[in-house]
Amino acid sequence: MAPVEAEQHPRTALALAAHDASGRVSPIRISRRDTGDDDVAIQILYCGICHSDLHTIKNEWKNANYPVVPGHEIAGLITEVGKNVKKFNVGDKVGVGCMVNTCQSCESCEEGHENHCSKIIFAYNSHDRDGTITYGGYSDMVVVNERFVIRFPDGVPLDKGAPLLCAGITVYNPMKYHGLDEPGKHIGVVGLGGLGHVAVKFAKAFGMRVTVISTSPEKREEAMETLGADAFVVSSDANQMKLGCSFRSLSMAVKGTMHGILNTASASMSMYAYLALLKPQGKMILLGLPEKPLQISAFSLVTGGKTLAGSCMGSIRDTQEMMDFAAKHGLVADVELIGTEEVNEAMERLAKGEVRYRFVIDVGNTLSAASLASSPVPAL
Ligand SMILES: NC(=O)C1=CN([C@@H]2O[C@H](COP(=O)(O)OP(=O)(O)OC[C@H]3O[C@@H](n4cnc5c(N)ncnc54)[C@H](OP(=O)(O)O)[C@@H]3O)[C@@H](O)[C@H]2O)C=CC1
Ligand SMILES: O=C/C=C/c1ccc(O)c(O)c1
Repeated sequence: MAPVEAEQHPRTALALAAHDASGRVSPIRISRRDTGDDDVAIQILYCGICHSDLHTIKNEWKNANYPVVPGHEIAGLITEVGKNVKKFNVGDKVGVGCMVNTCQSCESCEEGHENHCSKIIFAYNSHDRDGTITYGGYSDMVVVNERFVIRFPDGVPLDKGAPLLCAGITVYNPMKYHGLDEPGKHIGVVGLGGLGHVAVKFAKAFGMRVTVISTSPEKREEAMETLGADAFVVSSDANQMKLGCSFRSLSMAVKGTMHGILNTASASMSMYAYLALLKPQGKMILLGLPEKPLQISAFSLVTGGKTLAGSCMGSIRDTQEMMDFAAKHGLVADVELIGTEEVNEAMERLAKGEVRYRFVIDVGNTLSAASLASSPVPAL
């Protein structure tokens, strides 16, 4: 697909783009479309770094359309509204998550589950309706159809709220649709990263019993004392887990006790030991999208009549509901705020699991012509 033509889209924006699979980004000047009748223009102030950004820029999913401008946890202020826009005004605090358009006419769209539309247009690395590739939130501004914009409720700060636009809805959605939002039920959270830590927070807000299953023993204290998890199981005895036939590394006390598990691991694993944590008829919901296939034995599911399901983001309606729920419960992400110049180091740390628990780029203060004045910024 041809890159954006300056003549077609004269408005330019500053951005960080990956040009190859090195996992690194660098400043670039991109084009953004003019604000259409149904669009809003947003000054981006913060953008979270999701592990999907890293999978994509490293081309782990084999679908990168370079240059890739990642970012789908976008928070900022409306600077312009198109003439048909009804929901928003200039100055509103808003967010944009993983999708920026869908067909709006298929069964999924009509049922309000547009996150399952086969013509979904993702916030970045996706073919837009005009044939260009979408660019995400590692940028100082974006233009989005108002239907795909979320209002930040009062009390939810833009920096700590930005990760809710992807991580938040991705964990809230399966809790809501799989009955894993009921007080007293026991839920497991595999992987204490960006998704996992907000999963613990939502589950506690729903009044559930929460066990974290983690490869990182050093996260135990914080998981239990700060995030409020009730139990913490270390799964880092990697040899045992890979063999897939031993529970010596897992606490026998939690075996067969969980109504559901949200699996947020970004890497492949043998599912055997994890599925054994479920009660009969329990549900394992896959959220992580590792590069390599998972290993699973039919016996793990058939015995006990267990369900293995997947869940992909959430609808716009559910995202707004999740944000309002977060506001009501004072629920925000734990973030490490970083500058534009720290993004490459952050990507390396994210790959090693060294973040507590979401990097958020301070776009508003660190991505400007002035801040990049020392080096020339190439244009696409
Ligand atoms: N389904 C959807 O709609 C969405 C999917 N995703 C996907 O979800 C995944 C998680 O994203 P995010 O939370 O941002 O990533 P993070 O890197 O923040 O967290 C992932 C966590 O997975 C755990 N982990 C890593 N390797 C392994 C392993 N080999 N075995 C078990 N656990 C492991 C680590 O937790 P610990 O140290 O506790 O073990 C790590 O912190 C990614 O694959 C991402 O692409 C993201 C957004 C939406
Ligand atoms: O971070 C969210 C990504 C979700 C996603 C789901 C499905 C798919 O094909 C993707 O490329 C991304």
